Amino acid sequence: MRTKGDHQSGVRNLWRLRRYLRPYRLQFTGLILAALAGTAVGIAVPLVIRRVVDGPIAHHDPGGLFALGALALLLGVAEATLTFIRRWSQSSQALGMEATIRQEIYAHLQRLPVAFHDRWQSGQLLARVTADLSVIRRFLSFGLLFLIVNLATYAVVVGLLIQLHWPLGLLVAASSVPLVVVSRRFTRTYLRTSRRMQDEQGDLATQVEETARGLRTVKSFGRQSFMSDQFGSGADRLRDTAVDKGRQLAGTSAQFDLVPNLTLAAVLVAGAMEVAAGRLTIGELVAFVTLQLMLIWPIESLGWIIGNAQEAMTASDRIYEVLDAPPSIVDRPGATKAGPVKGEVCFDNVWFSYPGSDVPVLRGISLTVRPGETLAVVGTTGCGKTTLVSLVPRLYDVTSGRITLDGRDIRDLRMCSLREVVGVAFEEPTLFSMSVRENLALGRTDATDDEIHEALALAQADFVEDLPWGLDTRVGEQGLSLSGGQRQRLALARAILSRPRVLVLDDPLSALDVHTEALVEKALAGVLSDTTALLVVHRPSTIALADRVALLAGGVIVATGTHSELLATVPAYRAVLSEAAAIADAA
Ligand SMILES: Nc1ncnc2c1ncn2[C@@H]1O[C@H](COP(=O)(O)OP(=O)(O)OP(=O)(O)O)[C@@H](O)[C@H]1O
Repeated sequence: MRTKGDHQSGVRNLWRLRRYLRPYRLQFTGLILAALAGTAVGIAVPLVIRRVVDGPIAHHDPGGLFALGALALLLGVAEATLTFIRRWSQSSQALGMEATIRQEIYAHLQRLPVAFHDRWQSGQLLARVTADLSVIRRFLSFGLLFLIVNLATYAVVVGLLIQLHWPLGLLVAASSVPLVVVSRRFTRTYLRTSRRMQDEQGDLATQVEETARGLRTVKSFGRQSFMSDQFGSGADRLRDTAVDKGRQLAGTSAQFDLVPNLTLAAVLVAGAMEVAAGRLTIGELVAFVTLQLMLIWPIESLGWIIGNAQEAMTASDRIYEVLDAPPSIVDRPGATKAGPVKGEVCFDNVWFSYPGSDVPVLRGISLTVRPGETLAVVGTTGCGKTTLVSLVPRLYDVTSGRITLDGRDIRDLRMCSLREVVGVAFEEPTLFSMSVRENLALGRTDATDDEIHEALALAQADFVEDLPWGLDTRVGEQGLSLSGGQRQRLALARAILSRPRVLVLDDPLSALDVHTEALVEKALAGVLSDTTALLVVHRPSTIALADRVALLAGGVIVATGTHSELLATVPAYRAVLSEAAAIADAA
């Protein structure tokens, strides 16, 4: 059930959007003034008609008709001009605001920690920066304007009607009571339906996005019809909600249509009786009815405007759910640049649980990686290796304890500085729909072509030279036009290119064949000789790169030493390696 709180939060969040309107306040004020002036001119026309009927027509005075006719013509031209000005400038500020909010959400999404993106479906985010923003734009460019203009028109016209003939005027004013009752009932259900529809749109966008990304898996398992059925039921749900929403609007609009028409009929009957009794002139009745007709559109459009406002409220709720999410991993006050770094990385009694979970994934890790040393992290699957190395570039922050770089807590370093020092390459590399060069430049924007070629050579990624446009070849979305091994090598080149003092490599060679892996390892050995490196290792062959190995089990470091020491003295290490070797052989 929709609660009063939902409505209040919708109103509050919609009101918070006013700051985006501020840069356009002059245009917006001009727009409202043009709209109000256009309406005022429209209202003046029936008053001229009254003069025409009660003056020149009643007194058979064609001379008087000419002046009033010219005035009516002038009013017509003025109204048309003002309507043109309003329509011409109506959308520009709303579009400007939409673009500003969209950019702010995008920038905020980038500031938000990885943990936020772990929890949120990408389709829900996509729907917020597209569909929800469009709803808000529609409200700001049309709904809000017409709400102001229609309410002003209603107040002025009812005031004039009361002035023309107060009993009939009060009758028209009284018709607002059922309108208020209808709108209250409408808003009670529409807000909830509108929110449901926006959420379902987000769910559907997520499904499309996930299917597009996982199409190979879907096809290879022959599960197209299963996925289509799932999508179909989501689409049906959305359709049902949209139909429900449309029907609520239709029912309410019909009631909004009925009220002014019934009032008009009552006014015509009562007005004719008043004219017959001599308490109202024909001209006054014609002016009264013509003015009253001017209320029909503002009242009829009320359903649409209220609906639009409700949608804008739920859309702004959804947008502020993202904008209000705190970027929890940010520079601490007083954080400084890393400066020249030797590269000693120390885990000091580090505990870590994923946000929203009480179960610690890492439990009291204490470990020092000396400058220039390469440490391999080995352990069974799910023991926390990726989590451990993700803490070094602060993709997540430790729950307790600390990680230091040359003795300084990494949280005391500026994020940008830390990420210049720490280079990363993950097992599942992310490439963007950009050229190879642009993808590599994410590692270092000012890299020269020579440096890029050197990094490519080190990562054994010379295949780039054979791509149709070399470095300028655009790789498809997520790098899907490349093989898994090619993507991994590009990601490795990107990490090397930034010449980091600390390199974090999470099983970056897993998709390479044995021959290429050996070549990359040979080249990497040179890079690693003077770089501190944390290497998550699954394949025993990669351990050759490491000076020392840490064995992780259940989130605890159970042994550290050289490969041969552990092999000789730690049975659990032998077990992990033989299991890994068996998996590698099977692959
Ligand atoms: N984003 C996340 N949110 C919540 N829990 C997570 C998240 N990522 C990993 N975990 C959990 O943390 C534990 C450690 O995961 P992690 O990926 O660090 O293991 P791993 O040793 O690298 O595994 P693998 O060898 O299979 O890559 C697992 O139990 C996993 O379910």
